[in-house]
Amino acid sequence: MESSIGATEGQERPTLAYALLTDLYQLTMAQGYWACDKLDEEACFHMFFRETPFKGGFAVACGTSQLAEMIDGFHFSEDDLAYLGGLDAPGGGKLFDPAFLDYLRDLRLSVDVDAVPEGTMVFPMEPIVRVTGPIMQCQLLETALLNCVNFQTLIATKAARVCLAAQAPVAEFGLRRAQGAGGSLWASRASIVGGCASTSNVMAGKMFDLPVSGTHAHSWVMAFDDELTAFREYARIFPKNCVLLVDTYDVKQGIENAITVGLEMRAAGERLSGIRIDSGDLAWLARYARERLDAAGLTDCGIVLSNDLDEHTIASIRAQGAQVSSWGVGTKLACAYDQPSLGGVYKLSATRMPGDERWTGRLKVSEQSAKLTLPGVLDVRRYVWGDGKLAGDMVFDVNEPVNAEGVIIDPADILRQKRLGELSYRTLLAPLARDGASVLSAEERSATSARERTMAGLEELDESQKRLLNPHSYPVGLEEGLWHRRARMASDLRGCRGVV
Ligand SMILES: Nc1ncnc2c1ncn2[C@@H]1O[C@H](COP(=O)(O)OP(=O)(O)OP(=O)(O)O)[C@@H](O)[C@H]1O
Ligand SMILES: O=P(O)(O)OC[C@H]1O[C@H](OP(=O)(O)OP(=O)(O)O)[C@H](O)[C@@H]1O
Ligand SMILES: O=C(O)c1cccnc1
Repeated sequence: MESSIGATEGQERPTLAYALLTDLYQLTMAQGYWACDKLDEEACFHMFFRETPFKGGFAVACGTSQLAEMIDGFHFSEDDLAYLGGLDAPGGGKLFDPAFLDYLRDLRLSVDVDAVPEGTMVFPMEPIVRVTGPIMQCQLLETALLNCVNFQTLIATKAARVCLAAQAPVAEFGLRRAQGAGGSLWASRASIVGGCASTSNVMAGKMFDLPVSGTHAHSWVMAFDDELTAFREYARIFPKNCVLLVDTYDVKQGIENAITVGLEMRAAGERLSGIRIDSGDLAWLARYARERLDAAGLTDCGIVLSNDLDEHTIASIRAQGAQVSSWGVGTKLACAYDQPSLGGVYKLSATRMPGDERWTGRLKVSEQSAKLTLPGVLDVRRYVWGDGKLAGDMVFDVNEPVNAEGVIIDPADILRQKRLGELSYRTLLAPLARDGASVLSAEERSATSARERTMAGLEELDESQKRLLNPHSYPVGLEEGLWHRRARMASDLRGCRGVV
């Protein structure tokens, strides 16, 4: 089935050709590599970010399931090639050489991709995705890879923050305000990965096998002559799924009407699941509603709150003593309202000539040491204390020895060091694609399985790393030898003395 928005999980395989989901310069560079005989030169790129989003202490990796689909769906269709063939060069003539377009027609990816599984806690300056293979192919994947991993990691992280604050099920309600159809679908999926219990987005539910849920809108109440009739009708039609929205006209009266219907449902052997409050002072109204519901004997009727919520308003409302059974969170989650983008980058870090065994580390040096890239073919060791909490992460070169004491050094500050050698560790990057084809199982692509990893990952963090305000930063360092190799390379490239 041809899809214009995204691809599906499960049996339906993607047929969307993702090759043109790229910046033009990737394709012109590709023609350059083809023209100067670099097709057999290999490269290693890493994707990483430099700062955790939302001034938080962690991020939740997400987006690699879509990346796997992009890799499997990567090819240039005849239509794509005709489009590229028609592009004019600004100075005259055609932009692309027809012989290069013929080459693209038969191009099949042969890259290897390794990535942290979705739902893994990730931190600044550590590789989340590693791509190795012919340099031109690595380059052709850059833009689409960043597009899906940056966006979905951002939303999954926001969802995790909202869910940590809520400490009760959160339904994602963002579709109507999300960034277009495609953005909404992946935002809904990422929200589930980050910890949401359900989404209101039905297409995302079908495509990604996500739990869906919903209540009703104010228009339902307004469509009847009075609120009580509207509530009774809703309860009659959906006795097993009845949450009544009580703030269309007057919240206090709405609560009384809901109580009337709740008692009628009870008499008929049914249960009013909850009421939803969507305006006003949500903490005060939730406390008031709880008292009234309890006084009427409807102690099993829950309270759902919604209206422009995020992790901060939720934390505040809970601190004011509201007992909330679930939350509906839309705009500020699906649009990552306070930080609309994660600044993840994809940097060349090693190259290898045809026939060579060894990789040569590559480094980009800019004016600030904080912007130095990471040379080598890298992975991450995650060290764990005896009590199961995380101790710190070591970024290391897989082709170099790791110092026996497990010393890590902050990438930007040689004075910040840790010794982790005594502790047990696990390695984070796992195969995502081999020889240009995804190797992820259905379970590894599942959003709900990723949500379990998110829950387990959050358990491993210290409370101080999860707090909303000024969280403690999690230690990530370069393996000692890697730190010094990088410093020497930077000095050599800039002709400086000493270390950076
Ligand atoms: N007790 C509370 N503590 C902190 N924030 C709250 C509390 N009650 C509501 N809020 C938040 O305050 C904001 C109130 O916004 P606003 O004034 O637009 O709501 P409203 O009065 O219900 O109007 P509207 O009907 O337009 O939504 C929302 O973001 C809401 O989540
Ligand atoms: O507030 P959000 O977190 O985005 O959650 C989704 C909102 O969408 C609906 O109302 P909508 O905003 O469409 O209209 P209303 O505010 O007039 O009810 C719903 O009642 C929520 O308030
Ligand atoms: O089901 C709901 O209550 C809902 C869905 C989308 C947006 N606002 C509310």
